[in-house]
Amino acid sequence: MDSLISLKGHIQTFPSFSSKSRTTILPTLVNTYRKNSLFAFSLRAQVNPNEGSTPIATSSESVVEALKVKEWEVGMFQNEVAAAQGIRIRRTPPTGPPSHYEGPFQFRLQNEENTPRNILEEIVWNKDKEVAQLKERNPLGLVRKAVENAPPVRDFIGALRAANKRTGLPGLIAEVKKASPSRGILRENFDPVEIARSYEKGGAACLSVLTDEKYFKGGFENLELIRNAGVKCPLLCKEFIIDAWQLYYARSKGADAVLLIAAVLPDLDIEYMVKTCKLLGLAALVEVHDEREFNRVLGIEGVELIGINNRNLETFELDISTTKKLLEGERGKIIRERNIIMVGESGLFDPEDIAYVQEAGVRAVLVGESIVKQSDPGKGISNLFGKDISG
Ligand SMILES: O=C(O)c1ccccc1NCC(=O)[C@H](O)[C@H](O)COP(=O)(O)O
Repeated sequence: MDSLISLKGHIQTFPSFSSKSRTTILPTLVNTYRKNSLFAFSLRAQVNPNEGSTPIATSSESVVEALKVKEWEVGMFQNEVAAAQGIRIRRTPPTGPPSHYEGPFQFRLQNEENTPRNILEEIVWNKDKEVAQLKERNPLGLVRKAVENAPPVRDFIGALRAANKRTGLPGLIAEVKKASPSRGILRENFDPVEIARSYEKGGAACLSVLTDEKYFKGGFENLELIRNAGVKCPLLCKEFIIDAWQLYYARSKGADAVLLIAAVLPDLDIEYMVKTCKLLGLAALVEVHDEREFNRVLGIEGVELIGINNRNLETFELDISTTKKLLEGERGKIIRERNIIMVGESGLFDPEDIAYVQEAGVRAVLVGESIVKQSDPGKGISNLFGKDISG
């Protein structure tokens, strides 16, 4: 379903299609895509009628083979859709078709390498496998039930607005992060609850909790531990979201907000996920890094919170003038008209940095490294802002 939505977005934005071909070739593409998806779904149901739980053995190897082919085709369509929107990150590796495949992509893929082009792509490919395994163990029906029993959702955006009003400074989303691909281990002695309490005492409005294990040494247990310890700051689940199932999972673990990365997600996936977040009461922080991503996100209905990441997640390059550049001119005007809260993310170390991004137009900041490395992270907040903001 998500992928079908993406395909429709592809049709609206695919630059190489004339208006005539939009009405002829493209509907055919959609139908092929829909048929493939439905076929893959019905095959999956044959292989495993209780999709998401333990696979049921089948004698029909050909059904399994056909399923692999169809799922591979769907994956290829997803990459096509994303590329048409300028997204360089491929959702799945171009491993080439399964052995029984006969179709239009096989020639083009012959020379494509299947190693990730950069760290973000590697993370996404790894996440794809991880989510598939997690879904096997926790099918949506079970996760939905867990959502019903989750602790109540708190107002993430409201907390940022209130902090901004109270201090006259950007509301702080303080990040609970043990390590990162660009910086390695940030804090050896890592106690997530102790750090979260210290941040709260130091005046953080909200917290961001890394849940990715492989690249950030985080985990969903940190989110749960912090939530269950009675920390009042609303919590952002800092994850690489590629599947709507993850939204339910994050909420079931006590998250109040999630991150959606425009460098990874096509427009209609973002739109669909923003709507799903609203149903779940989650705030969606939609992250951009360049003008194209920002323009795409401004065209998506219902977005209330946008982060500008000063870090290029493909190269690790950090430049806080990214925030200023993106908020200049027409985009800044739109943001003010729509009352969207802008968040300056990454590479903020001192009061000058905070003043610089505030001047550029942000009303919130997301900060990890500079405060999590301090022996007292709460005091690190005072150093970051140049004054005590806990009052
Ligand atoms: O930080 C990384 O190395 C990184 C690599 C790949 C994907 C995401 C990555 N970081 C996520 C973030 O953007 C930061 O954790 C967050 O904005 C805080 O940044 P900082 O204050 O510079 O720790």
